[in-house]
Amino acid sequence: VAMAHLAWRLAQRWCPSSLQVISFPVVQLHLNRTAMRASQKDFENAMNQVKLLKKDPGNEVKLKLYSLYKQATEGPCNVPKPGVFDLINKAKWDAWNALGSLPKETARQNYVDLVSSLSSSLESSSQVEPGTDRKSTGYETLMVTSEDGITKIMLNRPTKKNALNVEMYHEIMHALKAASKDDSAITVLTGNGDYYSSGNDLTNFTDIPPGGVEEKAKNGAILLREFVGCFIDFPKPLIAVVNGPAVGISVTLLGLFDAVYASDRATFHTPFSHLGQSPEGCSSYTFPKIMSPAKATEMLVFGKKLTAGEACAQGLVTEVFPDRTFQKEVWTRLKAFAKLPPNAMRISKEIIRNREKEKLHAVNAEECSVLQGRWLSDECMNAVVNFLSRKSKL
Ligand SMILES: CCCCC/C=C/CC(=O)SCCNC(=O)CCNC(=O)[C@H](O)C(C)(C)COP(=O)(O)OP(=O)(O)OC[C@H]1O[C@@H](n2cnc3c(N)ncnc32)[C@H](O)[C@@H]1OP(=O)(O)O
Repeated sequence: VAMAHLAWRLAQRWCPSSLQVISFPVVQLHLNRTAMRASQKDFENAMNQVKLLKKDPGNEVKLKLYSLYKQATEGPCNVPKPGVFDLINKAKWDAWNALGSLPKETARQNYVDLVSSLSSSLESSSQVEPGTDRKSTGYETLMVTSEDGITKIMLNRPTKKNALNVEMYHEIMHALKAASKDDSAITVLTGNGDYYSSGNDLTNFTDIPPGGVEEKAKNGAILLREFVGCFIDFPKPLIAVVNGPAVGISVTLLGLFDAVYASDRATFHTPFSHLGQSPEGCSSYTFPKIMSPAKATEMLVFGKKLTAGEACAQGLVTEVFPDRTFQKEVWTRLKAFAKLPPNAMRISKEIIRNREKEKLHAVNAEECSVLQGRWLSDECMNAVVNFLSRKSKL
C-alpha cells in the first residue's frame, strides 16, 4: 500500500524540466559584465574562460555559474521570486536563492573552481592558470581539484543542498580512490553552496528496479557498504570542511574523518528515527566512543540537532570558526598541514586506524544489513513519501 501511495505521489510530483529551454547566451550575458575590481583577477579570468568553452556545459552547470556569479557580485538573492509560470527566471532565482548567505568571496572562489573544472572537461581552448598543479576532472556531481598538496573534493549539487544521489556516491568513491593514489598529502571533503550536505537524496528511493523494493533495498545496502568502506580504508589524512548544515550520512561519516573543521553556521542532524531508518557510516560505534553513549543516543535515536559549538564540545567537530573568516582560516591551516612530510602522516594515520579497521568494517556490514530491512518498513516509506509530496521537511 505504501509503495502504491509512493508511486502515486511521485506521478503527481514529476513534470517536464523547465531547464531544457535555458540558453547558453543567457548565462554569458551576465558573465560579460565588467564591474570586477583588479583584486578579482581570478574571477575575471574565469569569466573570460567561460566564453572560450567549446561545448555547451548543460543547463545544470549554467545555472550554477549564474547563481555563483550573482552571489559573488550582488550577494544573497535580493529580488522577488518570479511567478510559477515564469519557468526560466524561476529556475535562475531558485539557483541563486539556494546559495543562502554564502559569502561573496566564497562564491567567487567556487565560480573560479567550477570554471577551472569545466575548462578541462569541456576542452576550453584557453590554458589553465600557470604556476599551480591544479587538476580538474569531468565529474557530474563533484568539483575535484588538487593544489598545494591538497586534493579537494567538493560536493556540487548546491540547488539540492548537496543531497547524495546514486551518481554522487559512485563519484565520491572514485574521487577518494584517485586521491589515495595522487601526490597530494591530504584530502578534504567540503560542500558547495549554503549546505555541507542534506544527506541521502530521498529520490534515491524512487527508481524501483524490476526485482521490486526488495532488490532496491539490497542494492542500496551493497552500495552503502562499499561507500562507507572507502572512508574506513582511506589511507591519507582526510579532513571535513563543514561549510554549512549537515544531515544524515554526511554527519555520521564525520566519525571516520581525521579532523573536522566547521563554520559556526553548520548544524549536525541525524533524524533517523523520524525517517524510519537507523544509523550508518559506523556511527553506531564511533559516536558513543566520541561523545558518550547517552549523547550519541540523543543524536542517533532522538534526532537531536547540534549546533557547531555543541558538536565541538562533544568531540565530533575539531574546531569551529566564524563563518565570515571560515574559508580563509581553514585553508591557511590546511596548507600548512599539507607541507608536513606525507609519508610520516600516512604512517601515523595507519597506526591509529589499523587498531579499529576490522571492527569498523564489521560495524559497517551490520548497519547496512539493518538498514536494508528498515528501507522496506512502512515507517521509512511513509517518511519518504511525506518528503517527496512536500508534506514534511526536517
Ligand atoms: C545508497 C543509499 C544509501 C543511503 C544512506 C542513508 C542515509 C540516511 C540519511 O542521509 S537520512 C537524511 C536524509 N535527508 C533528509 O531527510 C533531508 C531532506 N531535506 C529537507 O528536509 C530539506 O530539504 C532541508 C531541511 C535539508 C533544506 O530545506 P530548505 O527549505 O532550506 O530547502 P529545500 O527543501 O527547498 O531544498 C532545496 C531543494 O533540494 C532538495 N533536497 C534537499 N535535500 C534533499 C534530499 N535529502 N533528498 C532529495 N532532495 C533534497 C529539495 O527537495 C529542493 O528541491 P526542489 O528545489 O526541486 O524542490
